Amino acid sequence: MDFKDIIQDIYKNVKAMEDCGALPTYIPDLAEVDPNKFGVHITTMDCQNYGVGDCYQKFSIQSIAKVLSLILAYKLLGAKIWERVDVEPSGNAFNSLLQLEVEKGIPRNPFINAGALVIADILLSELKNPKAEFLAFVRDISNNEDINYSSQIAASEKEVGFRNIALCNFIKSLGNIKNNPADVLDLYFDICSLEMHCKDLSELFLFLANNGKKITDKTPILTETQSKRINALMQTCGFYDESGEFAFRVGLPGKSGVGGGIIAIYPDKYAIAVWSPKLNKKGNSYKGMKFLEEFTSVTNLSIF
Ligand SMILES: NC(=O)CC[C@H](N)C(=O)O
Repeated sequence: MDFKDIIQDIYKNVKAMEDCGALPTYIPDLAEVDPNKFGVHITTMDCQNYGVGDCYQKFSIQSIAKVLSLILAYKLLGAKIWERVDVEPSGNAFNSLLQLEVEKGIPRNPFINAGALVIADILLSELKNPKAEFLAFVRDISNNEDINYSSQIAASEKEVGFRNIALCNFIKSLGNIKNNPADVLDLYFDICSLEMHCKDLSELFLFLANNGKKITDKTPILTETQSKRINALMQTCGFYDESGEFAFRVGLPGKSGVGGGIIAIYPDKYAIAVWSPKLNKKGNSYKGMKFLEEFTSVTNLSIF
């Protein structure tokens, strides 16, 4: 299927729609982003690489990076990782503290903030220089040296990250954070501050459509089983308490971030990235979800 015309048409329609979302205000620098930015980029297994709009402008990928930190921790610890973090949808907001007390500090899944903090703690324990090694890992997956953290965004979030500070200390008190909470939070904020554009994202994530192997030289990043499990988690937990809605409307494994980005994967076929900064009430890109809903409906390419 040639995606170019389809993407152009849907892009035009969705761009013209009213945007019922709002910029996130709890991270001061994200509230300064131009709300009208809108980009889409697809990379396919049959080598199509096509984008429209602001698809070459970098943005803060925020929680999309939680997939990458999980993958690195999974490579380092293997299945033991599931002793520290569960694999169930939370049905609660991404930054909720609610379930932790009853569930004794084991976060519901690695994509809510509580889970991603435990993953950051694992990276801190397992790596000598976690910040540099995580970045090198991300660059290596996509053969792209032009991926960096934003120290400005990380500092902006750190200044007001009271909920994450509370979460991290609470999990520490329950015994599931092994390192100093301040160090875990520093690494977590850096991970969330990664910047990429839609083309970077769709190229990087294509390995999850390829059973966990790099497209270029077929090096395994993950085993086939591990890759299947990451896609399953993206499907069931990638959009927090809107994961059911995303499966219902779009029907692909995916992950969102409060920077307004979404990555979605169709195994064996493609990875597609969308960026539109205004978010719906659940913290997912309003137009990003609209675009992907149209895209999988028009192409009839969803996994269901
Ligand atoms: N959903 C998100 O993208 C949240 C990530 C953000 N850094 C936070 O911790 O709140």
